[in-house]
Amino acid sequence: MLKKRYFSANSVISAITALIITMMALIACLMVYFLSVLDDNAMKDVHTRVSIALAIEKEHLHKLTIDYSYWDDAYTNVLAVPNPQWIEDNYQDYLLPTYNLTYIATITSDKQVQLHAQRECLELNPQNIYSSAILERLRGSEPASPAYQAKAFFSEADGQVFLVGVEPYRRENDGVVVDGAHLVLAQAIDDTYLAVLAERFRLPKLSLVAAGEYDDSMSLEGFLPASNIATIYWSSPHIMNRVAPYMIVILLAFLIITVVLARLLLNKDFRHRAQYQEELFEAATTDPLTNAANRRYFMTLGKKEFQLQLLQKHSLCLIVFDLDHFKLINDTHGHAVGDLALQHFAKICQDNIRATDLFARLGGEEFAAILPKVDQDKAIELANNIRLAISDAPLMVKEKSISLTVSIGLACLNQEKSLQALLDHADKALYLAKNSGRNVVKVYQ
Ligand SMILES: Nc1nc2c(ncn2[C@@H]2O[C@H](COP(=O)(O)OP(=O)(O)OP(=O)(O)O)[C@@H](O)[C@H]2O)c(=O)[nH]1
Repeated sequence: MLKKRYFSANSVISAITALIITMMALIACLMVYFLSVLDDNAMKDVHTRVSIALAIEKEHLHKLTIDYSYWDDAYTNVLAVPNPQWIEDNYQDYLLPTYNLTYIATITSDKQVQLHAQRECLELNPQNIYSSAILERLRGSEPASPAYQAKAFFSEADGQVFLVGVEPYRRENDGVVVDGAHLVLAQAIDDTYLAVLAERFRLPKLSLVAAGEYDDSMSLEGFLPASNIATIYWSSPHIMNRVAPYMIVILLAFLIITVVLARLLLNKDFRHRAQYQEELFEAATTDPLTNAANRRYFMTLGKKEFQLQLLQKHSLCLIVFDLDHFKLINDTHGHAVGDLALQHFAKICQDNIRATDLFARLGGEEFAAILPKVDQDKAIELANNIRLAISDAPLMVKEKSISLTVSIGLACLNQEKSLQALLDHADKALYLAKNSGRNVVKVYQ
């Protein structure tokens, strides 16, 4: 009938588990955020490097075009009296391969295109070259015009994209524009060119795609602003894509290990606490010698039981036991044997009462039992059974038989208003039992 208070750790463990999961989710969100920032920066970085690379290429071609437009020989051998051998030697065999150009042309002052040199695999014709972009460049050939200041630009010819430099022929000594004819140097933007560009500027693999909007890309604008000719596309090294699977696996593993470890440690800790608490509870409520409830616990729990049965108008009886001439046992056989006699007596009592009864040692050789829902007749029967069981089972110590008897006082709930009152009545009955020769059961009337 001893009631134990159970210590539940489940709610604490669940709260800690939820906390760990929340922390992990927070860490995952932060990592995703930082990786996306890194990816974003990497994308911007590649974009900047591609635009710098193209700006340098434009600058370079522009300068090259200016350098060769100052060539007086060119004016003489290209415009004044075309000299095929000079053109082949200087343009086809020297300028084109040396600067890895795709074609070299002249646009005369009357807007005629003379194609001087082109890469072997190409089959451009002059009309292809005369793109609107180049025409626009020529229109802006007034030195004051902003278009005149334009560096090399992108143009399209025969379905191909070119970076072209267009500059008027000038006299070498004073830089005066001669005749209005223009030198055109062009570089095809093809896979080979893009591979060399990527290698030189340490860029990711570049490819030319139709003009459009992509994440990792840059539009190639023609001479006219807002005229997209094509788009250079690349694939940025997305750290997130590479790291995310590992990150998920590591976080999950960490989460599982942390939760399992936390649960194990907490469970162990709570088991110890519960065990300790149980030991404390046992110590506070139990008589260590006989293992019966102690007086304090008997009174605490007994009061509740008394009130409950009183409220429900159930019967309840209280028995008080007192071993007869116990002092004599101590004096004759020693205190240790007296202890054994107390244990022996408690065991017989506990074997005879129900699990729902409350049995306790009130002190010394005095014991008591509360019997809920038991009427007087049943209680007298039980008391006599115990009395007889004691007298019939002497204590055996070292083959010596020590006879024990017990006097019993009994009181059943009648007019009593408290447990103490019922206990007092049972004590009075016990007093009667002692006075009437012991080893009897007396009932308080
Ligand atoms: N061995 C042992 N003796 C105890 C313990 N507690 C009390 N006693 C002894 O129990 C004896 C009780 O003696 P009394 O109160 O005179 O009662 P009695 O000798 O049983 O006499 P009646 O009750 O009148 O039959 C005392 O000698 C106490 O020292 C205990 O835990 N162990």
